[in-house]
Amino acid sequence: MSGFVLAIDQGTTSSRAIVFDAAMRIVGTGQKEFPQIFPQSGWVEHDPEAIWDSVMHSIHDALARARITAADLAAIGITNQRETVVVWDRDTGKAIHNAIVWQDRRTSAFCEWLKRDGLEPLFTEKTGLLLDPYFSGTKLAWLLDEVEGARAKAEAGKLCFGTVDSYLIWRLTGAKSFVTDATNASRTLIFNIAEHCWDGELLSILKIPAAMLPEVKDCAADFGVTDQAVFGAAVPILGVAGDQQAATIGQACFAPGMVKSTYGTGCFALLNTGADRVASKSRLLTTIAYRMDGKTTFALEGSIFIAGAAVQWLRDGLKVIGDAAETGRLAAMADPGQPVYLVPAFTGMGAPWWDPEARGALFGLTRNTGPAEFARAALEAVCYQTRDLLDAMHKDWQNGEDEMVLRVDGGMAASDWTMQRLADLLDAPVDRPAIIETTALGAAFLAASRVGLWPGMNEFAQAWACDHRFKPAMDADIRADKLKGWQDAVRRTLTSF
Ligand SMILES: Nc1ncnc2c1ncn2[C@@H]1O[C@H](COP(=O)(O)OP(=O)(O)O)[C@@H](O)[C@H]1O
Ligand SMILES: O=P(O)(O)OC[C@H](O)CO
Repeated sequence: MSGFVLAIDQGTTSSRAIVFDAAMRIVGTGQKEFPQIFPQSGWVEHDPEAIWDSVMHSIHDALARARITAADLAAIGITNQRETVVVWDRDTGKAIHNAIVWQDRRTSAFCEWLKRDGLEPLFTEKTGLLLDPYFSGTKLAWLLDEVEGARAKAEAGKLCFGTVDSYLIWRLTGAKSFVTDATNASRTLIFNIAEHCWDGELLSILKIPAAMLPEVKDCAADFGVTDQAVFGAAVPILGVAGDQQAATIGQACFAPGMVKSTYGTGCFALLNTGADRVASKSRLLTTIAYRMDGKTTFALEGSIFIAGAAVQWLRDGLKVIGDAAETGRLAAMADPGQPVYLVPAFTGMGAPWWDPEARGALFGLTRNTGPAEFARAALEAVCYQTRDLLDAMHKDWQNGEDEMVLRVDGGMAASDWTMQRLADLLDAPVDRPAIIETTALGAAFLAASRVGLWPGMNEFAQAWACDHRFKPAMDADIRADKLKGWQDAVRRTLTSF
């Protein structure tokens, strides 16, 4: 058997492809950004063709750098930005509209209307989610309402709905496989995570025809085989998970109580709760961490919409930095006597606040405030928000006396300053792994272990290696002061203040 596995990581701002060898080493990578489309304030779209092109481009580069061809691949794993909605024509394969991205807020009023009808508890009980425009269901309903003829075609079984994984698999397999995995399904607002099926009652509330939904599989399963004409070889797709769940797997957070946080465009913390479907009292999400061999492992999730995106705003919006890594150097030089807070609610506030109408705010500016204080405020905002999530997790789920250790990854985890400040503000250790590409690693693990190229979960977990442990070193009084200042800033930013 050929000894390579390909992970496709289709993210919000770029697509990546990574080739791993049989020893779990990265031997080739490719990455391609694609345009973000902002048709109106609060709307975010992607062109599905641009997503597809960026994926194929990345795969081509990764294979070339690994000096192999598609025929050398034993299996493919796919991981993807979650919740983003694509609807395409079953006969032509053409999308009927741009993809509506997870960040898009266009269904905010519809969600409010559903809430006013008292429907949130029903959605939460069945899906573990909340009525927020973040999730796929209301975006799909919007497309069926707004694209001419869409609902009739969907009812006639002529349209397919998918998250990005389904769309890519459909195209990679030459329209032979219409599937998704349990983790992606669990983000749609129409999938019943207790009964493990699309939920008829929720579908009828949102007027979504069941005929347009993909089959839901375990994360390690047979998702189809790539089409020779499209891909250059027939390779089985054997692993699929939403990107945050794939990072949970890549971080080997397999035991209940283990928690990871990924710092990319946004930040997503997942706490493994094992077979327990914990209902949050703190407005966290109950979601599927992974499903293997017919058994679901659940997680509590805290989702923050803006993390690295605040650094991008400093670079591209304010233009006070030239590149992301400068923020750490600047933050280290910031005046400790000037407490400046940035609440980065650029697209509303996620967990645990869920305020889609809130907008970003800066507090504590003086004549002496400069780029260094802005940089520190942007990086600290990510740490404070993580603290809010972990505090909420502690309220929802007790893990005996065990000390909590946070495993981190994503682009921002490269910043030593941020990770040290995170440990300081959490008052808990923060572990950064040796392989920082944990999302792709998780997808590769699902596919490679299924094809027998890599070991199973236990050995994989033992192979997880720490690159650096950041230990808390901040004085307790200073921490308490800073946290108080943050809570005050958040209160003043929320629309209910
Ligand atoms: N050294 C750094 N310090 C702070 N932020 C960083 C650093 N390196 C990257 N970032 C931020 O991390 C994000 C990129 O992370 P990545 O995991 O690639 O995101 P995504 O998958 O969401 O596109 C960007 O928003 C960037 O601003
Ligand atoms: O593409 P990322 O890494 O920003 O992740 C996006 C999340 O999956 C949204 O829920």
